[in-house]
Amino acid sequence: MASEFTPEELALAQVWQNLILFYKDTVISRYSMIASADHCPTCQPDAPETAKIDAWYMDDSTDDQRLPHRRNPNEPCSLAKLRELGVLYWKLDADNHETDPRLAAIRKVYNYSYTEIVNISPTTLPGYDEKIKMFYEEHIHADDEIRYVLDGSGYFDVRDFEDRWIRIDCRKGDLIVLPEGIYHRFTLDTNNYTKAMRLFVGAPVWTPHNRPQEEHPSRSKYLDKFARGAEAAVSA
Ligand SMILES: CSCCC(=O)/C(O)=C/O
Ligand SMILES: [Fe+2]
Ligand code: NI
Repeated sequence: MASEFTPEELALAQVWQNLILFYKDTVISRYSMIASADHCPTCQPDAPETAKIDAWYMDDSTDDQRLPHRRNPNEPCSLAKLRELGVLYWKLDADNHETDPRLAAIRKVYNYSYTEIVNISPTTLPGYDEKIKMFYEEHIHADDEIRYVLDGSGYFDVRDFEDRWIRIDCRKGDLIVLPEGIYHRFTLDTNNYTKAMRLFVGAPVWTPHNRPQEEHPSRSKYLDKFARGAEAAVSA
């Protein structure tokens, strides 16, 4: 049976359909996510003024990576500074993570649909030596890195815009988000034990892209989003 529409009308209908799908997938879903995050007071990351987080600029020693590597005298790094780098932080109730309404709300508004738990210690992590080495290679990811320490402790190191290492002491109850494209690494401390929840939007991709990654789209996206603001503040 011949179509009652001309080829031009069918092509036009296809264009409209694609436009509507694009609008639905990008504009509506993006803005409904932002709106719900904005309207969820309990989901807000901890405020720099009140958060109890310990972070510091690292020394240049090549001693055991699991040592604190503080400078002498210590040079602390504030959560406000970490925020400028795009790092988010919450202190949550790790003992009750399975029923914690705050974690549930954060997962909902940020769409962290996937979770798994890793036990990092010499006796519990398969391929321990290789994984520990891989975690400590400076790298980026093509997605945010979202980690919630349920027990034990460890260090996440992030680079600032002057290429200095900042060490973040992550302990039980700390939920941290490292933005897509930030150079970072992870190590256990001398307690040799971290139990962490790894969260992800959708199906997880853990691939690390080791430095240098200056041409990687996620690196450019990161610099556009965060470094430009820092440059503007310096030149103002
Ligand atoms: C504390 S979770 C283990 C470290 C990890 O998953 C990672 O991606 C480090 O960069
Ligand atoms: Fe990573
Ligand atoms: Ni990482």
